[in-house]
Amino acid sequence: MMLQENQMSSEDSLIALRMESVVKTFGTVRAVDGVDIQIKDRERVALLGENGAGKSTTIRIISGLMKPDSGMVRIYGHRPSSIEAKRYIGYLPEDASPYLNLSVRENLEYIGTIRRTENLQDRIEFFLDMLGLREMEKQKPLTLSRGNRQKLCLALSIIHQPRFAIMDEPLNYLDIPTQEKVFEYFEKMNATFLVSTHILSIARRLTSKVIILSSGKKVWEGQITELEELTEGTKTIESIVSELMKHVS
Ligand SMILES: Nc1ncnc2c1ncn2[C@@H]1O[C@H](COP(=O)(O)OP(=O)(O)OP(=O)(O)O)[C@@H](O)[C@H]1O
Repeated sequence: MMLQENQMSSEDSLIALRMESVVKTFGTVRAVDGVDIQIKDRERVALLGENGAGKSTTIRIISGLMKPDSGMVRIYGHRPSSIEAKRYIGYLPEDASPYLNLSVRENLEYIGTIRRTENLQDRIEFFLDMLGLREMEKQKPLTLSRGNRQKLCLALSIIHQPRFAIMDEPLNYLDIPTQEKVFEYFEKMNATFLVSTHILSIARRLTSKVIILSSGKKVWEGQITELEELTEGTKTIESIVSELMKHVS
């Protein structure tokens, strides 16, 4: 049976991300060098790698912000740049910025409306309270502290209850009490997660699986419990991950 672009086969509904042989070069740099990634629906995956390993480029390609030179990417069976894929995705870039000419509340209202958010007003009130932004709701983003701006960007990326949250360093700049609230909220979200981070404690709390990139290649993939076993009770998980990052095939 032929499926229309806006329909999903039962197999597609079980696979959030299918990425095959993806290559992206910048001049002579192979930022992403033949990467295959498959993420199941509701799976929570951390993307790890040294500076320049290709994490942000990979995430930008998956989110539909950047086209690969070659290879195939599908989000629940759809091309990342399609309207269908965009409905699934909640993307928080590393250098996220809200609309600078809109207030905190106006940003939430605008993005929430564009993303066709159900119960938008309730969602706005919820995030203003949860993230401690209520006192600042009339302020423009440039008058906020870096951390409060990050809180707003985080809320904007998940206001529409995305089925697939793709996040580059989501807890950057957040104070510890807010980090705890965000951890709790993410735990309750019924969503697939792909999170790029340098902080292993964040990967361990937010995800159950790890993919390690090095020089644009996938060099390791496995459960966090497997990483913990590799420590043999003597090494730190950070030292194990550092070793794995050096293994370029
Ligand atoms: N727009 C661009 N133009 C040229 N080179 C780029 C561009 N974006 C990324 N690169 C290069 O591609 C490689 C991968 O960069 P990327 O930002 O994906 O790495 P990363 O793993 O996210 O690094 P970090 O942990 O430092 O954020 C690097 O060598 C980087 O210099």
